[in-house]
Amino acid sequence: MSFSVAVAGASGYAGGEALRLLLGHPEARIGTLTAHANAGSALGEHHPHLRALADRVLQPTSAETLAGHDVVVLGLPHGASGEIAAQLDPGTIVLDLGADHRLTDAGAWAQFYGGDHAGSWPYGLPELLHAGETTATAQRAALVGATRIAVPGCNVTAVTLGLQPGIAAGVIEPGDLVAVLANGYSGAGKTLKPHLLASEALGSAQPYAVGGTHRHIPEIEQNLQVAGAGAVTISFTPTLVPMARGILATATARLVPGTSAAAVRAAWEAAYADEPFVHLLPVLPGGALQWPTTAATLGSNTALVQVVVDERAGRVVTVTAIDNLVKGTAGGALQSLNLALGLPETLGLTMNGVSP
Ligand SMILES: NC(=O)C1=CN([C@@H]2O[C@H](COP(=O)(O)OP(=O)(O)OC[C@H]3O[C@@H](n4cnc5c(N)ncnc54)[C@H](OP(=O)(O)O)[C@@H]3O)[C@@H](O)[C@H]2O)C=CC1
Ligand SMILES: CC(=O)N[C@@H](CCC(=O)OP(=O)(O)O)C(=O)O
Repeated sequence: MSFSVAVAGASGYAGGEALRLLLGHPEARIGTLTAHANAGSALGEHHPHLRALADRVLQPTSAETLAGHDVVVLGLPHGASGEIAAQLDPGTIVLDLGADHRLTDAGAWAQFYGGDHAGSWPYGLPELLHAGETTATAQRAALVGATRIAVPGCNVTAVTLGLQPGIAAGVIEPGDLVAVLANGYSGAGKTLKPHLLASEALGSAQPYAVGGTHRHIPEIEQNLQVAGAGAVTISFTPTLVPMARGILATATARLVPGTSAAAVRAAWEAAYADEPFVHLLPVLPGGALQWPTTAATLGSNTALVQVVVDERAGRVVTVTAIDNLVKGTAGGALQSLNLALGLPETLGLTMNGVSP
């Protein structure tokens, strides 16, 4: 079942990665590509790695230029995607890579983003566990046939996948979660920002959005609330580290007293045993754990997860690695699109990365 697809924000990082993956999808026919200030220029100026589309000229972003496609991917700043989405044909499948349609709570939107809440769409994380599930089926069901999909934030994907098995199984306390992340620069997009100049960023690690202010906090809490029961509170701190892509999320939680380390591991094993793209790394011969690295995920739609009990501190420690532009954005979007279209979920996506 072939489909035509337009990409808005094609000159950006997220739009460019969506195009790279769509070029490898057997059913995708790539139609209109749009930009904002860069409309009128060739895609090859912005993404010289996308050889097959190098001569395509970027159109202005409007409901008119995006009309007439089966699928529209919006890789736009938040606010811009909500505005354009409201003007698109209800029958077109629209994937919003931005934040506008992720949150169900308008109050949380107002607090963390400000401005009008565009409303919430089916949430594009097929692996999201719902309370009572050991493997994710309800979220997949919500995506089948969907015509509007809110693609998760990249940090949110990493932290949710790391912690949700423990919440769903009731082996960690949802009210005392802590996450610290190492983030590659591409997560910040292509817009020039002084703190991302090579002279500021190379050879340095920088925290940002410290102290409960990051916009992904309510989205993580929303997901983990779906996965379990009771109020979820997370302390979340991202740090920029000198790499182009990748997120390494270390998240910890208080162990429910009396829970064994075996029960903890069993919860994560059960959640991810059948997942094509979320892999719990093994216990190596001799008993040591294999730990996720960002390098092992680059270019792939894979999330690598590991979990261990810190008996001394009474906490569970999880580490998750993803490529922010693939599983964290464009790959997750394509996975959800496959479900929406009734195609095999893994079509056009790879679990194999590029390393070194
Ligand atoms: N980078 C990442 O890892 C992730 C990004 N996302 C989300 O994807 C979206 C795009 O991010 P990213 O690609 O990183 O950002 P970029 O800054 O790299 O790209 C932004 C794109 O949007 C266009 N654009 C900018 N302003 C407007 C506007 N007012 N109206 C219409 N188009 C506009 C730009 O066009 P032009 O070049 O002409 O200015 C460009 O094509 C954001 O919502 C982001 O939060 C989500 C998860 C991860
Ligand atoms: C390194 C870096 O700055 N990363 C960004 C990623 C945000 C993002 O892309 O997410 P949204 O789609 O929700 O805007 C950040 O942490 O804010």
